[in-house]
Amino acid sequence: MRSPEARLFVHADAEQLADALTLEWVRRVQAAASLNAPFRVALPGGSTPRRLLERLALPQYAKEIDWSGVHVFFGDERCVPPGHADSNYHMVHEALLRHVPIPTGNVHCMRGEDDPYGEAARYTEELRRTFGIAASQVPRFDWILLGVGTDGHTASLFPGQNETLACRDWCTVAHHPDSGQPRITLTLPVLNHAACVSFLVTGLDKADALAAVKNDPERRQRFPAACVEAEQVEWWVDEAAASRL
Ligand SMILES: O=C(O)[C@H](O)[C@@H](O)[C@H](O)[C@H](O)COP(=O)(O)O
Repeated sequence: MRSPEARLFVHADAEQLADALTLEWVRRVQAAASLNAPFRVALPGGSTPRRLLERLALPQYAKEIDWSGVHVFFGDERCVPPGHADSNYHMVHEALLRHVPIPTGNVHCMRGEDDPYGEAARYTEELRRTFGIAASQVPRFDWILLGVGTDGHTASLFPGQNETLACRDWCTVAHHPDSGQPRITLTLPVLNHAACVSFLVTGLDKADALAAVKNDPERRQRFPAACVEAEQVEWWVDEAAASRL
C-alpha cells in the first residue's frame, strides 16, 4: 500500500538537518536490531550526504549503532577506481566506513573500476544473493537515501534518458549528460519497491529544482526524482532549498 503523501521535513540549515537525520538513522537501525533483522540501506553519492556520514562516524554514536546488522549499498557509482576523487565509494569510505566497525561483507560497493555492463550484472546478482530472493522478485531496501541534482536527476537517472528510466532491471548503466561519464545506477523498480526513500536536499542552488520536482505539473515527464514513489517518500531539506516551495 503506497503512502498517499510524501512527508516533508524542513530544517533551519544543513547542519541541523544532518543532526536530525543522524538520530533517525540511529532509531531505524536500533529498531531493526531489536527484531534481529538486517538493516539494508542504499547511500547516495555527491556532496550532500557527507555531513550525515561524518556524524554517524562520531565516537558518541559508537555505542548507539550496532554495525554488524547494517548492510550498506550504493544508489549509484561513477565508473572510476575506488580511490578516485569522483568515486562515491571513496566519499562514503572516507567519511564513514573507515571509522566504524562495519563488517567488510556488509559493504556492497559497485565496482567502478570494472566494465560497467559486467558490473551492473554482477551487482544485480549481489543484490539477489544478499536479499535472499529469486530473480523474479525485487529487492526491498529498508531505506534508500537519495540526492537530487539541479536538473532533477536522482541517483544516476538523468532527465531525457528515458531508456534508463524505463529499465526494468534492478541496476543498469547510465551516462552523465554533460561529461558522458559512465555510471552504474539502481533503477526505478528498486527505488520504488523500498520501504522508505528519503531525499536529502540542501542549499539555495537546489531551491528551483526542489520546487519543480515537487510541484511542476509535468514533473513526472521531466524529472526522474519525481518518478520515485516508494511505500514512503520523505524530503529532508533545509530552509534554503525549501525557499521556493
Ligand atoms: O553520484 C551522484 O552524483 C549522486 O548519486 C547524485 O544523484 C547526487 O545525489 C546528486 O547529483 C546531488 O549531488 P550533490 O549532493 O553533490 O548536490
